[in-house]
Amino acid sequence: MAAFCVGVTGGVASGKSEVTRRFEALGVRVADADLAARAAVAPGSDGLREVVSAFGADVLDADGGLDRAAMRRRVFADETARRRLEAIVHPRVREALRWQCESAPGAYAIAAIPLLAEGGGREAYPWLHRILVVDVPTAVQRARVMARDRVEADLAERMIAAQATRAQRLAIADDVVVNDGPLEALDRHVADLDRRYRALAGG
Ligand SMILES: Nc1ncnc2c1ncn2[C@@H]1O[C@H](COP(=O)(O)OP(=O)(O)OP(=O)(O)O)[C@@H](O)[C@H]1O
Repeated sequence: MAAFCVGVTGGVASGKSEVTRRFEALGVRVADADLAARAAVAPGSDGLREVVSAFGADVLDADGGLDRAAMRRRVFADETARRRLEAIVHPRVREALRWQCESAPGAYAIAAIPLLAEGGGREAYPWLHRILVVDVPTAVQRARVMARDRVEADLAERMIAAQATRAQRLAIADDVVVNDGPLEALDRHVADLDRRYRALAGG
C-alpha cells in the first residue's frame, strides 16, 4: 500500500504527462484524475445524489448516470450554478484521488493534479507528502501549446494567463523538474526523483 503520495502539477503543456509516463515506466502507479472525476459522480454515489438534489433529475441520462452535456449546458454562463456544482464535485474528486493513491501498490504513488495551485494548494490536499512541480519558462510553454494544440500565439497566451503563475506554482513545490531541455534529461531527472521518493517512503 502506497501511503506515501506525491502530487504532480504544472501549467498547460509543461510536460506533466511526459513526467508521469516516466514514473509509470519505473513501476510507479499514477492515480488518474479523470477516473476520480467519474467516480465522484458515478451512478449510485452520494455525489450524484447531491447533484440531482441541487439541479434536478434533468441532468440524468436514460441510464441514471450524469448527463455531462446537460450538466455543462446548465452551468454554462451561470457562475452560481457552476460554483454549486464544483462545491459538490471537487471535494469528492480529491477524496477519490486520495483513495486511488493510498490504495496503489508500491512504496509510493503519484497523483497528477493539473490545477493543484489553483484549487486550494497544499491545504486542499493535506494527504500529499510531496508536491512536484513541472516548471518551464513561459516562452517554451507557449511554443509547446502552439505546436501541440495548433493554436495561435494569442490563444496560447490566454490559456497560460488563465492559470496560476510560475511563481504561484513554485511557491507550493517541494521538488521541481525544470523541463526546458531534451526529453532524455527528463529520464534522468525522474529516475533521481524516484530514488528520493523511495527513500522518503521508506521502501
Ligand atoms: N522536454 C521536452 N522536449 C520536447 N517536447 C516536450 C518536452 N516535454 C514535453 N514536450 C511536449 O510538449 C507537449 C506537452 O507535454 P505534455 O502533454 O506532457 O504536457 P502536460 O503538462 O501533460 O499538458 P496538459 O496539462 O496541457 O495536458 C507534448 O507534445 C510533449 O510531447
